[in-house]
Order: sequence, then structure tokens, then C-alpha cells
Amino acid sequence: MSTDDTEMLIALVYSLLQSNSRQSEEAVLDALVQHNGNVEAAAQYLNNRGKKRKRTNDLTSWLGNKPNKIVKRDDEDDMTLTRKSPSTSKPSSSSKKPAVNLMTVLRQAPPSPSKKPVSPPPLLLSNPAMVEQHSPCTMHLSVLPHELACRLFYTMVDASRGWGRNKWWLFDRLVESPHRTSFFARENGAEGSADAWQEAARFWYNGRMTEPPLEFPASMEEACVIVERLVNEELRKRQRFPLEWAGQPGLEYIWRANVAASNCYEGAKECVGPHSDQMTYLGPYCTIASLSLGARRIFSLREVIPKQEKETRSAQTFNIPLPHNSLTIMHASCQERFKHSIPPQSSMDLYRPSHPRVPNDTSNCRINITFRFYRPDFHPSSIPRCKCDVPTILRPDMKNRTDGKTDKYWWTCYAGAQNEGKGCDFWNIMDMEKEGRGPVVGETTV
Ligand SMILES: O=C(O)CCC(=O)C(=O)O
Ligand SMILES: [Fe+2]
Repeated sequence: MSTDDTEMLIALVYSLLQSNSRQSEEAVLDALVQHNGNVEAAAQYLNNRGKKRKRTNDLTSWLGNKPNKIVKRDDEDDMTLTRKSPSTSKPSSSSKKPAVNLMTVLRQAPPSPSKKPVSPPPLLLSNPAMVEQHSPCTMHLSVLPHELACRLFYTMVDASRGWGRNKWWLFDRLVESPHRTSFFARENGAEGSADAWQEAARFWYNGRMTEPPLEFPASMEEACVIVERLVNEELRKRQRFPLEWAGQPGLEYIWRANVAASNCYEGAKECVGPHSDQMTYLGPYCTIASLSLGARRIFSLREVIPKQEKETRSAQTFNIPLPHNSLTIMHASCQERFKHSIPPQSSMDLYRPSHPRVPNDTSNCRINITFRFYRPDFHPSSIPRCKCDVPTILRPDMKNRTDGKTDKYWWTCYAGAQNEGKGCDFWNIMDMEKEGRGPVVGETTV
């Protein structure tokens, strides 16, 4: 999740902006979209915009002076940055710097007054019908019995006191996610060994060494049974994509929530930046069921416009308020087409549980639990390793997608997230047939 293209690209653009160039995150995002995710071009565009300021730094020389050179191969997507082979040099002095909150990297300047809108204004999707109409998500209100929803909320709020903030390297900077997170594996939910789950959990924490994943608490298991039923009902109604998991003969359910990740956002400022979830164990066209408990926050969705369509349409942001005890299902194609985020807010309403632990209890916490189906054919043992001998991650080629049938996915190096930003240039296309994956819904043509 967190070490994603968008956050990384935005932070890189900021790092290339001249000190007197004041740009909002939205302006940086727009510049990236306009320049096909090309960091240098976006930064150059923003630096030159208005032409009022004199350039003091040459971008190429800036890049040339960095310890980790960013190189772009001719055959790769513009969104993609790779780094030179792993360096054998000693850790840089930057490794001694404390981790920086990611949002302080992203929010370095107030909005630019001269910014011209390039996208339609955000649209509020205020009810399930609108969510279904405008996005690849469905929204389900009051999904759990009220008592269970409150019990699970309290269980997770208490547990979250012990959770950490993900930390990872953005090139030469150690950044920290502005919310706390934890990863759970369902008892008997997994085909495979404890080692496999350990590796899957490690991936959730951006490649950091970790304890074995936690088991589902009893209230999470109760909720999971309800969520699983609802997701499978929805799946049966929907048109499916060729690379989706076809299910196994004799099994009632296609989609099984065998893992879950939980996030706690305490207060209005805690957030998660725009990203699409990595598909390493989920496979293409995955379905993710996201339960919201406690304080209401906005869930933001923004489409990534494919290159061939960017002349004819621009992306719109959709904002979905997520009330307590609601389930948002990110259906197949959501991770391929959209980035999602929980943006920071200037203020928020407190949540008052219907079954309070103490009278008149209130909370400023939002708990999110994403129930996920780690596919048997994307088992940790089947994940290719890069030249650094670290399991790769699977990313969709969002900007070159076309029809949902022949779209490409790439296995890419992930070592840099924990190795002071140093990774390798491993960049392999995923081939379902050659890699022996499936069964899938339709023909696998890559
Ligand atoms: O909190 C949410 O609703 C979103 C969380 C999320 O995007 C993630 O964990 O990948
Ligand atoms: Fe996510």
C-alpha cells in the first residue's frame, strides 16, 4: 500500500522544485498527470510556470549529485522510476536522520493562487447509488449488528495503541506513514505455512522484518463472516474480468477473506496518501472489502487517465464520506484504474458509539479494516525475487491500460523500501500462463 507510485512521484517533484516555487499537492498531481508521470517534466513545468522566477538549479545536475541516481529505461512506463544497481557504499549520513512524517514531505507549500483548474471539481458521492454510478466501488450501510460494530471498534482502538507507523525509504529519505497499521491472518484461512504468512505480513510493513501476523480477534472473525457473505453476493451480480480468480470446484465462495489489514486514524490530520494497493498476493482485478468504524472520514478516489485518453478527458476526484459501520467494496478494476486516499481534514466530527463503554463516550478515531483475499495462485512461494534476492511486488501498468483483457502487470524490485532507497532495476512483465497461475475467469492473454 504505502510505498506507492503517487506518493513517491509527488515527493520527488517537490524535491525538484525550486525553493521559491510554491505549489499545492493538487497542482503537483495535476502536473504529473499532464506529463504522464514524468517527474522531471512535471517539476520543470511547475518551475517554469509563470516564468517569473529565475532558475537557480539545473535538474540534471541535481539528479547527478544525488546518491541514488534515478534512471528511466527506454522500454518502461513513464510512471516508473528505477535506480542504479545496489550500491556497496556505506550508509549515507541521511540514514541517521529520524523518519519524517510522509505528509510533511508532501505538504511543503500552500496552494498556488495562480493555479488554473485542469480537472472538473471533486464530486461528493453521498449515497450508495451515487457510489455505484460513478466508481468501481459499492457502499453498504449498517452492515454489522450495531452491538458488534461497537465491540469491534473498541477492540481495534485498544489494539491500535500497540500498532506502529509504517516506515520506508523514498530514495534518500526515510518517511513515516501518518497513521498506525497492523496486519492479521485468519486462522485456517491460508493455504500454506507460517513462513508464507510471515512473508506476506512483512510485505504489508513495506518490507520490514516483523513478528508473525496477528490472528483475527473474535469480533473481527464475526464481522468477517458477514463481510464475506456480502462480498460474494455482490460478486455474483457483477460482470467479471478475465484475469480474476475463478474459484475452486466444490467451494461455495469465490472470495475468501483470508487476511485483513487494519488502520487507525486518530484525529483529523492522520491520513493515507493517494495510492493503489499493490497486487503481489491479491493478483489482478482483486476485490477488497473495506470496513469503516468510528469517526466518519472522507474516502477519495481519483482515476488515473490512460495515456491515450489524456487529450480527451481529465481525472475527477470522487469524495465518499464513510460513516461508522459501513462497508466499501473496491471491486475488480479499482486498483487498476483509480488511486484512493484518506485525505487529512481541517476538522472532523467526533463519533459517539451507540453501545458506549462508558456513558457519553466519544472518539476521534476511525478504524478501517480491509478484508483481503490472498489468492492461492499468488502464494508467497510463487513470487519472483529481484536481483537483490528480495520478493518483488506486482504493479498494474495503469497508464497504458486499454480493455481490461490485455493490460500488463509488472514484477518490480521492492528492496529499496528498506535498504536506504537502494534497489535494482528488476522489471519483469507478469505472464499468467508461463508462471502457471489460475484458474481465472477468462482467457489469459498477456
Ligand atoms: O482507511 C481506508 O479506508 C483506506 C486504507 C487503505 O487504503 C489501505 O490500507 O490500503
Ligand atoms: Fe489502499
